[in-house]
Amino acid sequence: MPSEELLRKHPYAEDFFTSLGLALPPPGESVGAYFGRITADTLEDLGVERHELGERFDAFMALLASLQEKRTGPAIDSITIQGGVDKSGAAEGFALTVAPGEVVSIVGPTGSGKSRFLADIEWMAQGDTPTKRRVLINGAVPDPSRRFSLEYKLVAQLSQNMNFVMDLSVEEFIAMHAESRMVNDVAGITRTIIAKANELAGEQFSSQTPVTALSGGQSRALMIADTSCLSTSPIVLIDEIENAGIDRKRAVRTLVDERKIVLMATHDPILALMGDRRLVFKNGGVRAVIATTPAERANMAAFEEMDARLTAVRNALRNGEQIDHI
Ligand SMILES: Nc1ncnc2c1ncn2[C@@H]1O[C@H](COP(=O)(O)OP(=O)(O)OP(=O)(O)O)[C@@H](O)[C@H]1O
Repeated sequence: MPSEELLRKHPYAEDFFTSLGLALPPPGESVGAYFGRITADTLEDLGVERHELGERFDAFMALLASLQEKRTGPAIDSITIQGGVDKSGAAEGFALTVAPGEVVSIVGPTGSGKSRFLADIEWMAQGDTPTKRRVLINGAVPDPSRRFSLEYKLVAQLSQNMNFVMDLSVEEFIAMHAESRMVNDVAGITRTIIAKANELAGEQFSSQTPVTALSGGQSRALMIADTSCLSTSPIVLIDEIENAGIDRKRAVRTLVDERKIVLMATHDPILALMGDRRLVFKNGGVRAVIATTPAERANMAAFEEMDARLTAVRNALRNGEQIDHI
């Protein structure tokens, strides 16, 4: 049920009270108290019984809740991946449950099955992919209508390549998306997304930059900011954001702050250690599930320092400088 606070902000709320012949309840007053102090004379003028007001209000709140549910789907408390078989047919023998706000890293050599694992989740595999894995939502097999729903997706995927084919400015592109999501303050959310994307992108861009002119890093930054603010998908899959010209750590944090479930295939040690747990892949199967230890986390500072030094060298090379001292 939406709270009364949410209700007040809802564009239909005023229409509802107007339809009863009433103004919106004053801020801070509960709807029950508001209805309670309507005089018998007013009720007579309006032609309603006092109890009817409450009933109509309950029906209206239920309608809002069902509209909300249609748009976002029921809340997700967890996703569980049950192991299947590796490329040789050997059982993986693991089950992993991940909650909102958690990050799971996916590591392993090239060709070991990381992308396949993400694809299984995107597809909500039910033993019907080569890996025979199964994916549960809130501990149960997802409803087939959810699995294949186009209206809202359980899973948003951020991949290495972003290609825009439309001739729109960044602002028009994001505003179009916000409108399709029926958000109330399209201009406000558009500004927020562009600002967030610029925090993530190595190079700044403006709201008027055409999307087709964005660099790879800028478009990924825009997609991450857009996913964190506008996507209703509770699960975000990331296939390698290293070398993407964006602040990788901040990008992941942006998603965690929005309570997304983040599963991220990566070869980047800093990103891998950002995960609460990491899945180690070999020969198409999960070989180990390792919880990141406090000692590993403590090493992050050292890795970040190394990373910053390498980035400085990379930038110096790009700028045509000589690398004769380190
Ligand atoms: N358990 C499995 N059973 C059968 N085939 C599998 C299995 N796991 C992965 N594969 C297949 O193996 C190939 C390589 O896997 P994948 O592309 O997922 O590797 P990767 O770890 O993402 O590699 P890279 O790091 O190079 O992107 C793919 O064709 C994939 O479909």
